[in-house]
This record gives sequence, structure tokens and C-alpha cells, in this order.
Amino acid sequence: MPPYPLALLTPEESDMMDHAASAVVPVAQLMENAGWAVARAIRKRFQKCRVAVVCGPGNNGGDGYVVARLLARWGWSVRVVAMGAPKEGRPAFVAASGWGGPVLPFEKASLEGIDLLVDAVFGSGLKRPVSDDVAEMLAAVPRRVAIDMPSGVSGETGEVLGQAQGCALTVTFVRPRPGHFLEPGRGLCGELVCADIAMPEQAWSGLTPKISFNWPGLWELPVSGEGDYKYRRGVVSVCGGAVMPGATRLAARAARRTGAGLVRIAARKAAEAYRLGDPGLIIDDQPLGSLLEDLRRKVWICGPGLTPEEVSEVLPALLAAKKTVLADAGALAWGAEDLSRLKGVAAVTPHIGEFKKLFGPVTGSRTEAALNAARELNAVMVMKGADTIIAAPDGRIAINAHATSALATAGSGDTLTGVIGTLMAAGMETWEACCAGVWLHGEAGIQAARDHGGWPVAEDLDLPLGEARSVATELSKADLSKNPVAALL
Ligand SMILES: NC(=O)C1=CN([C@@H]2O[C@H](COP(=O)(O)OP(=O)(O)OC[C@H]3O[C@@H](n4cnc5c(N)ncnc54)[C@H](OP(=O)(O)O)[C@@H]3O)[C@@H](O)[C@H]2O)[C@@H](O)CC1
Ligand SMILES: Nc1ncnc2c1ncn2[C@@H]1O[C@H](COP(=O)(O)OP(=O)(O)O)[C@@H](O)[C@H]1O
Ligand SMILES: [K+]
Repeated sequence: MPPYPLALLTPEESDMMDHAASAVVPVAQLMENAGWAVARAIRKRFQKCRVAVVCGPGNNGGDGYVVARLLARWGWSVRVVAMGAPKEGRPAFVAASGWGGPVLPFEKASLEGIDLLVDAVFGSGLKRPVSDDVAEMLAAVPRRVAIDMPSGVSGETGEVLGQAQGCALTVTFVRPRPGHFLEPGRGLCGELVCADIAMPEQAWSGLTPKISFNWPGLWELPVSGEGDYKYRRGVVSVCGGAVMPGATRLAARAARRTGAGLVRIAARKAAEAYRLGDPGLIIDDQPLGSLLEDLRRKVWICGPGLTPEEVSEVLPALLAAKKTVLADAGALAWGAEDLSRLKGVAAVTPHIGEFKKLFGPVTGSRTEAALNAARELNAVMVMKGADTIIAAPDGRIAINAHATSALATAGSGDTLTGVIGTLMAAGMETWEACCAGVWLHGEAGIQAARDHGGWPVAEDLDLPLGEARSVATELSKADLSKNPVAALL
């Protein structure tokens, strides 16, 4: 098994790796391997055509010279457009010396008649904004392939620094960067290929990647066995309010479909509103205090369908009783007035709007913001969005890309809390339960979209959850040893 098969390397980690690797294998050799991987990926996807490789001054440009040489050798019409020559003695200089074809100046006229542009200007380690002339050059040819990262996208954060042009294909190396999966970077990469460039094992020594790709194998779901009984599968309790019972019911439904042994809604005065619902749901109308005495009812979902006022009536009691609380929606609105109200919850699931109300504006890296917030609250943070980030106070971070925009429908977040709550109740460690829950929710969304013409509603999301769970269990047995994340893309 290669090291850290699901790692997403930050540019800093990638630099450390290159440095360690250079003691064993020349960077020029890795550059050669990288160029081969890109050229092969292009040959596999595009018809032979007129190509311009736009090369920057660093190693990204160096990879570009290798690509130019190989495509030309295979009979493609290739020119290099160079933004300054690589410095003598650098690996890119060696690669550039191997290119005997035309090198044109860095101006738009050099791109006339070109069908495909290879963007080898800057890689994923970009730290400062790219200038307009670079952006204009790249925009001049509509069909583009990026080496490592579309120039202008930060590999660390997925942000656009200055300007960036979307590509049809991005070929990166060893492991992807967070920016390949964080918006807007993700949307600019097009198809993503992660190529094996024979990075030596020694390059990993001393490295503990901070960020992971959320995928089965990062966590494992509890398997049900012959000896299962409902209390072993776990009890999920959901706080129910009087104003929006639908949201609470969606969370409860999702919990049942994900495999909770027993799901109960603590409805208090609103019990009648819930009794007409699913017959397998248990509705409690007793005062909360008596329900909290039941030690089998450890995990509580608090927030979906609750007004902040209703939350104020139940959350303090849950925390005082030392219950494991998953806080969402109304609980976050109540917590936004005073963050200390949420101290003691196990996990929170804000979308970016809720996140900002709780922790203030997000500037720069969202993974860092999520981690800092997790530490401030001492709870697992699920920062929801098209790219959901799951951060634990101990520093673990995962980025989820297994989802669909079909999930952008009201009530979809309530479903997610039911899924996560079930995995927590089944005994999974909190961060792993959150990662697994987000993945299952994404898989259910993908399946529901397929079953409902691309437009499922929240009520359609719970039905595929059982199947999603089976898919995850199968995938976690898969062999990640060959070109890990690459195999999943
Ligand atoms: N392990 C792997 O994955 C391997 C990766 N490989 C490849 O290496 C690439 C990374 O190479 P890299 O470190 O040389 O960085 P890269 O982006 O080419 O350019 C840096 C140069 O650009 C300049 N510059 C920067 N920003 C700028 C701006 N906004 N505007 C203007 N200039 C700017 C910067 O100037 P400076 O900041 O020093 O002043 C410096 O001169 C990586 O993407 C991959 O393709 C393989 O070859 C081998 C194995
Ligand atoms: N474009 C998208 N791509 C993937 N997932 C999405 C997208 N938009 C929303 N989601 C997911 O859908 C869910 C929406 O949750 P939320 O905003 O809380 O909705 P609600 O409060 O209406 O239930 C989150 O899990 C989020 O990650
Ligand atoms: K690039």
C-alpha cells in the first residue's frame, strides 16, 4: 500500500516531498515522468491537432517542455510559447534544452491557428496573483489542458489569485492538492487526472499530510451481523418543534434509512403534529428531563425544524445531561447570538452562511477557517457546501467531493443530520461519522438524482441511503494500492 493513499497534499507538503525526493532521484527525472503522464493523457483524449505549450519560468514550465517534445515526437504540430527562459542549472533548463522545436514570444500573435493550449505557466504552489497579460494569453485559445493546476488557482485553497481560465483537463501528480476539490478551483480543473510519477517512497518520510480526500477507507462503517439488535445499532433521538415538524421528520427518516435501530422524536407539546407521520417512528410527549434519564439515548440531534427559542428550551438540558449532541439549523441560529451556548456539542453542520454568523467572515483558506472554528468550539465542524469540509479539533481535515448539485434543495441538510446522527449512535468516532455521513448523503443524492430525472426533493434522499451504505462498504474493501486517489477520480 502506498503511503497515505487518500492524502491531498498542500503545496508546502509537496515542496517538502520534492526536496526529500531530490536526494534519491533528480528532479529532472520526475519532470520527465510528469511530462510523459501529461502527454499520454492528452493523446488519449484529443485528436492530433495544433498545440501551443505556454511555459512559465519554473518547474511547471519545465514539465511543459517535456510535453512539447513528446507530442512533437508523436507527430503533433507543436510550438512552445515561453514566458521567460528557465534559469541555467535548474531542472526546467534541462527540460527546455531537450526541446528543439519553435519557441515563440509571449504574445497573443504566437497563438494564432492553435487548437489546443497546454497551460504550463504556473503550478499549484501559486502564492501571488497572476497578471492580466498571462490571463489574456491563456484565454486566447478556448480549449485548454492544465499541467498540475490551471494557472491562477491556488493549490492550497482553490481560490483564484488574479484570474484563471477553466480547462477541459488537468493532470496533477502523486496526490491531488486541496485546491483541486475546493471551489472555485474544482470547477476550473475540468476532468482531473492524478498521475503516478514514480515518486520514491523516501520522499514521504517525515510527512504527515493534514488533509484527506473523503472516501470509504478513510473510515469504515459498522457492519451489521446476525447478533444485531436495535439497541446495538443505536438509538437516535431528535428534538422536535411545533413550527417546522417537516425538517425534524426528514432528519428522523434519514436516520431510520441509514440503519438506526430506533429513532425517537422528543416532541413535547407538539407530539400530535408528528403522530400522523411514519408509523415506525416513536413520538415522545413526556418532559425532556425524563427522556434524558434513559442511558441508551446517548445521541441527540438538535436544530432541524426548531426555532432558536425552542432550541433554548432543550439544548442546555441536553448538554447538562452530557448527551452527544449534533447541532444544526435552529441550534446554530441560537448559538450565533452567543457561541458559548454551543460549547459541549459534539459536532455542528453549518452551511457557509451559518458559519459566518457563528465565526465571522471567512478570508483565505476555508479549510483553515473550518479547523480554527472546530478548535474554538472543541467540536467537529462540518462546513457544508458543494465542497463540504469536515474538520476535527485534533487537526484532521477531509474534503468531500462526492456529491451533486441536486442536493441543493431545502431539507437536504436535515437529511444529512439524520445520517450523521445514526453513525454516531452506532459508535463511530465523531469526525469519522461526520465524514462517512457526508459521503453517504452525497451518494444518496447521486442515486436520487438518477432516479428522479436529476431533480430529487429532500423526501427522495432517504430511500437510497441503504444502498449508499452498501456501496460504501464495498468500496472500503477496494484496493487503493495502485495510484490511490487517481483511481477514484
Ligand atoms: N512532486 C511533484 O508534484 C512534481 C512537480 N513538478 C512540477 O513542478 C511544478 C512546481 O514548480 P515551481 O515550484 O517551480 O513553481 P511554478 O509554478 O512552476 O513557478 C514558479 C516560478 O514562477 C514565478 N511566479 C510565481 N507566481 C508568479 C506570479 N503570480 N507572477 C509571475 N511570476 C510568478 C516564480 O517567481 P518567484 O516567486 O520565485 O519570484 C518562479 O519563478 C508543479 O506545478 C509541477 O508542474 C514536476 O516537475 C516534478 C515533480
Ligand atoms: N451544489 C452542491 N453540490 C453538492 N452538494 C450540495 C450543493 N448544494 C448543497 N449541497 C449539500 O446539500 C446540503 C444542503 O444543506 P442546507 O443548506 O443545510 O439545506 P437545508 O437547511 O435546506 O436542509 C448540504 O449537505 C450541502 O453540502
Ligand atoms: K499550470
